Amino acid sequence: LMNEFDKVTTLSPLTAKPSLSNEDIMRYSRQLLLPDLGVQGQLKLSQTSVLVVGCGGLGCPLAQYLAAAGIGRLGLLDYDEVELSNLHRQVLHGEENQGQAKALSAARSVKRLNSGVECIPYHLQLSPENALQLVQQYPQSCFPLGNYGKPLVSASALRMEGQLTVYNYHGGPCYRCLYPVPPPPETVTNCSDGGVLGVVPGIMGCLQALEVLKIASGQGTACGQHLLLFDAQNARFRSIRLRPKQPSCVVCGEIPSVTRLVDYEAFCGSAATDKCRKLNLLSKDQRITVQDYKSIIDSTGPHILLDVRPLVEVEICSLPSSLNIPLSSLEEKKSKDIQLLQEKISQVKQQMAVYVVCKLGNDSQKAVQLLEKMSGEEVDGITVKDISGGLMAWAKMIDPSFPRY
Ligand SMILES: Nc1ncnc2c1ncn2[C@@H]1O[C@H](COP(=O)(O)OP(=O)(O)OP(=O)(O)O)[C@@H](O)[C@H]1O
Ligand SMILES: [Zn+2]
Repeated sequence: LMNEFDKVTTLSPLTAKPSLSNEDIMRYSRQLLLPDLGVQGQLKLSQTSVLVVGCGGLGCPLAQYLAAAGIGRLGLLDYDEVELSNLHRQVLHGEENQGQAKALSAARSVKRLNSGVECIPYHLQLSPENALQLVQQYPQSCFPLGNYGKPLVSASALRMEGQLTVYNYHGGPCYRCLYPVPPPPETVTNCSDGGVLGVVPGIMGCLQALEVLKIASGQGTACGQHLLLFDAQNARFRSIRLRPKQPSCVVCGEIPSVTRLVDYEAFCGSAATDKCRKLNLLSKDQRITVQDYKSIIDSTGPHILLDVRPLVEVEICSLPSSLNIPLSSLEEKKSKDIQLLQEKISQVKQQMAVYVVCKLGNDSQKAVQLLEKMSGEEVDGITVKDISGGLMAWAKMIDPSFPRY
């Protein structure tokens, strides 16, 4: 392992192996027997360097299978540290690695599997400043950077669905050909919001490894202009044809206008390190702190605690005597839920205070706005306030025994 794993250093070119050693022959014997791979394919793998961007749910199985198959050099990049909630899907890390840099933890794990693979951990965030220098050193890179003449094997997984595409492969489209404009940042969901069954990114990461191994060993890929969709719920795969390389593409087209790297975070309006975007939708007098709420409980002031999280989250944990109406029901104005709220309000008529809570304090603000718009009709004349920072702030500041997730 390199010591300076928080820097991009210049790597010496991989030395080409003239032949396989007896140990190599034994270790790789089961794949050497494949006519599609063979000795020539194996030697090509040993001369290939791959940069894996993100040592998370996809990157872990990807790096694991590339290392096992005998890839020559593996760059492992991640700015983050291992957390307990990562372990169900980020299978290169163990309990004892909590708090350690993921890049380093992954590299150690990969080394244990195959000491013949040169592993280079990078504990840093991929950015326009370092990306080009990094990518230039790796023929196969797994992230979207337009057309740098290198195939990009890209995958994603969320909830019970996965996707995979290969960009920049043999005249196929680049990332920008297919996605000329980024999606609005608020429409992007991550695993900590949407949830994911660990094996789904596991499967997608393995598929990425498969495509990388086929490309590296000279067999090529059939995913160059195709999007592979995995429906984990129904155990089905589908492949859809994508549009070809666009002559008008700003990156790889006939007259490219993007000639240097774009600040992707500015372009997309959200940062890679944003684990949760903190919304600020309300005025100061529409919000209370968790400490304020604690004193309200202690003084046994009559009020309603409205928890607007989805039911699955309420089942994980909740504060006693909270009323659960998910934000989605409020948005759809589901009449039976609103009725329930009205009934509750009529019970505490003398002090119609409703405190709204969610996990982190974003959805609760949206709910306060919604309820205020509603008052005058369904929920007349009540005070609605948001509990800032939500239940995770409650767990942190007030009750350390409250579960965090
Ligand atoms: N620009 C970047 N540079 C370096 N690493 C990145 C970058 N963007 C994402 N990552 C890393 O990629 C990995 C993605 O993993 P995965 O999708 O499983 O986790 P996640 O959705 O970020 O997880 P959670 O929110 O549950 O912690 C993470 O470890 C993250 O730190
Ligand atoms: Zn393009």
